[in-house]
Amino acid sequence: MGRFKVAVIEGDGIGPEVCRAACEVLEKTGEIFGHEFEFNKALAGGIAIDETGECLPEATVNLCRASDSVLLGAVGGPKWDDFSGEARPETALLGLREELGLYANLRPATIHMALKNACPLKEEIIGDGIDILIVRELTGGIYFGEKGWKGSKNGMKAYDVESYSEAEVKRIAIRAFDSAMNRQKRVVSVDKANVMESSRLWRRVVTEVSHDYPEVELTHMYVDNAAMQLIKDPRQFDVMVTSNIFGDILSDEASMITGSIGLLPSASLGEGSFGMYEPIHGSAPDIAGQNTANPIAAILSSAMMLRHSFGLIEEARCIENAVTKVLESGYRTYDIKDSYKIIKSEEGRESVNSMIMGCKEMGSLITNMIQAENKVFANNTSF
Ligand SMILES: NC(=O)C1=CN([C@@H]2O[C@H](COP(=O)(O)OP(=O)(O)OC[C@H]3O[C@@H](n4cnc5c(N)ncnc54)[C@H](O)[C@@H]3O)[C@@H](O)[C@H]2O)C=CC1
Ligand SMILES: CC(C)CC(=O)C(=O)O
Ligand SMILES: [Mg+2]
Repeated sequence: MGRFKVAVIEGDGIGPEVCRAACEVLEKTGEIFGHEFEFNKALAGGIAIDETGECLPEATVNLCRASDSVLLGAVGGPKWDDFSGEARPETALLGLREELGLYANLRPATIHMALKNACPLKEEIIGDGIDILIVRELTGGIYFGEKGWKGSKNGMKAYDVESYSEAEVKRIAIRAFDSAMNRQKRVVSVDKANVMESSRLWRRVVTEVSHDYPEVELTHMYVDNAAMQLIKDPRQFDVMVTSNIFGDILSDEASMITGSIGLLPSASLGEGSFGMYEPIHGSAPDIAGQNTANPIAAILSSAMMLRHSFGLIEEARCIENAVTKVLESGYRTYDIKDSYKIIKSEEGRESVNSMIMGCKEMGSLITNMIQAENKVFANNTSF
């Protein structure tokens, strides 16, 4: 029996919808396994600008610090697109990651075999599935480098500086090699060392760290090639470790191999057990408020929270198994609807629509599956 304080930052767009589904799932899991989750909401992003005038109020950072973990939906949207860099909703997210020391972002891209048809790649490329862990550096690089605008003889010039220190690269490389030790023991370090000095330092430090992990095979790959190889042969990858911007881009690409960006969770971690858990997608303004978002990325992020922050492995698996079971049963959200084979009756009627769920309904299905699976477990153990 554990008591855990979870700060919930729903944010903007579909953030509130997917967070609600994840909280429902966490609550049910807690009820079954005897844990209590205390959810406390905080503002960040566009909604915080609207309500407080600041994208990241101090009260939000304080609440996160006083919590055991954070669940974050997404921030940003067209309403705030004309704001200056410092004032934008996205700055809140970068600020939270930095303030909370969350330098390691784990983004697992695993294909659910029930969704094979949602993958745009040929069946023979997917084979018996892909299982990639992208380890993205999260508090350094170009997103945090010097930036600005200045006059030049060719008009205004804007710049963003990519820089990495040895210490920053070392700690993320250690995280990647540690992860690989529990997986297939293969690390691909992705950089642009043929062009960028920061990547040359990156490559040197990752190579040095690899000497402490003789069982792990290390290869280096340029990011342009990595983007291509992900499509050509995603099964070659086990752990990919890379910089903030490259990891951001490659993980969106990897998500589509699994069928949709609405499926990929992430854990943002620092040194201790504290973490912030966020789907990799954004606020999806094009579908916000329509109850059509896929909540699975947020729900699987809550499973990562149980595993990484609270050490609740069985509970995390329970959520992951429920997601798999619901997908195997044929239920889909709109983004993955094409992955369900349309069944035609003899009269030619198609029955696929009945299986397409809204965000809320998908969350409830997964919650109910957790309940149902637990009953089966309880019945089995009583024999
Ligand atoms: N972690 C965060 O808070 C992030 C915030 N953003 C912000 O979000 C806003 C929109 O950015 P976009 O580039 O459009 O990226 P996005 O990830 O929000 O959306 C890209 C596409 O994927 C779809 N999509 C995303 N999540 C989905 C889900 N759960 N279910 C079904 N479909 C989903 C959207 O409908 C859209 O067509 C921007 O303001 C951006 O800065 C973007 C990425 C991450
Ligand atoms: C504000 C952005 C860096 C958010 C994003 O795209 C991400 O973390 O994936
Ligand atoms: Mg991104």
